Amino acid sequence: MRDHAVAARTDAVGSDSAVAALRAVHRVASELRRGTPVLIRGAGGAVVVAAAETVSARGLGELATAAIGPALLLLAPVRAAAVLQRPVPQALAAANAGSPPEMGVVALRLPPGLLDPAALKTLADPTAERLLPAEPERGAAPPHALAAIGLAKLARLLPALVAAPAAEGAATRLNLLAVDAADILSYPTGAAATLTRVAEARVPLEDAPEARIVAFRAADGGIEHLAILVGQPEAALEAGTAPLARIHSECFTGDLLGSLRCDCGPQLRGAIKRMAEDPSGGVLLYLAQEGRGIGLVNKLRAYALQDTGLDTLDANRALGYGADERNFWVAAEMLRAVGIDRVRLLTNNPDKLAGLAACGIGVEGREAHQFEANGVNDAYLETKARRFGHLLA
Ligand SMILES: Nc1nc2c(ncn2[C@@H]2O[C@H](COP(=O)(O)OP(=O)(O)OP(=O)(O)O)[C@@H](O)[C@H]2O)c(=O)[nH]1
Ligand SMILES: [Zn+2]
Repeated sequence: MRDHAVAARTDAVGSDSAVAALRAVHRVASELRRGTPVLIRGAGGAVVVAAAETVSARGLGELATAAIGPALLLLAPVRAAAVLQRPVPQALAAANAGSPPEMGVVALRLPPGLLDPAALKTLADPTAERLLPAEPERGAAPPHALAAIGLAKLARLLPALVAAPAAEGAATRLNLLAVDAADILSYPTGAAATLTRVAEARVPLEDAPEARIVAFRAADGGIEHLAILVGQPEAALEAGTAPLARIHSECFTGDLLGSLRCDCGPQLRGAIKRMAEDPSGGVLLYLAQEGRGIGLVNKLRAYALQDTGLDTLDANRALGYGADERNFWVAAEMLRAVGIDRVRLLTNNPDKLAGLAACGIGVEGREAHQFEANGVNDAYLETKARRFGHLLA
């Protein structure tokens, strides 16, 4: 009986191998955060990598022991151009066909003097006080370079890694964790597919007395996402009206502290209020995708760069990230799980409309979700309209 329950549960969250793949990726991401090297394997061989931001002298020693070739520094093209102090021709950046240029990777040869934790941090971080005077040469990208950059992003670290070719056996010999490159690349959709409801409760809110919070967890062991149901959106849908929906990415500074740098606080409270006033109610998805998916620490770095004159989009790129690193699978899966497959979306962002529709949710309308500039976020809002194509009311 007990075995049967366990089997049913495994079925519900995905096959054993899919869950094992998610856990493997989550584990190696944690290793990178701790400064420990990991092995990425797949067609073309194996590569041992460590995050430039966190790697310790001990980690570099382990990497050197596992390596069977010279160490390279992997950087996103925009960061590589800054380090080299000249543009990086697109042909040298190994990106997937059709992907935007900031999604590629450039490999730089590392002279022995730069194989040191402090030097690597400086090379990785555009907010560091100075660039190193030495100008590294470019090398050929090792196998799985894009997957390595993707892994650093999943770990919410600067996408900059030391990498060296390695024998697969090195992982066992040196007690390093290993992961398949393909599992890193399929992680975002794989994790979304395993989301399950883990807790729910009625939580009356100041602006919405009739509200419920449903928590969702993926099988990787990562942070939970929340759905806030206001009123009875499921009943409205059954009666034929698509309820309001808002995809809100977590913003610690704006949502909790009332930061004036963005418009997230007013958008969060405003969406809940709007849903409470609507006869069909609504659902707000509160997603653990801080900083458009780059994480809080990198968002603070992006803010520091914005204080030197970059806008919100170029600051992300200077860090080696894309302008917006989010995907909409999580949102679509959560909506389906609460029984809502058609919505009227509160947003100004055309990518959210297209992204949600591409994930199979019927987007039956858009309602503008704009709030007055506050004197601090004016340039931020202007950039969203000009460079992200935000729709105005
Ligand atoms: N990287 C980065 N993230 C930011 C910055 N300012 C705000 N954010 C994040 O942006 C996310 C909020 O974006 P959304 O509210 O979804 O806004 P949007 O994509 O403009 O779309 P709509 O508000 O729906 O029109 C939150 O995760 C914030 O933490 C910034 O300057 N840099
Ligand atoms: Zn914000």
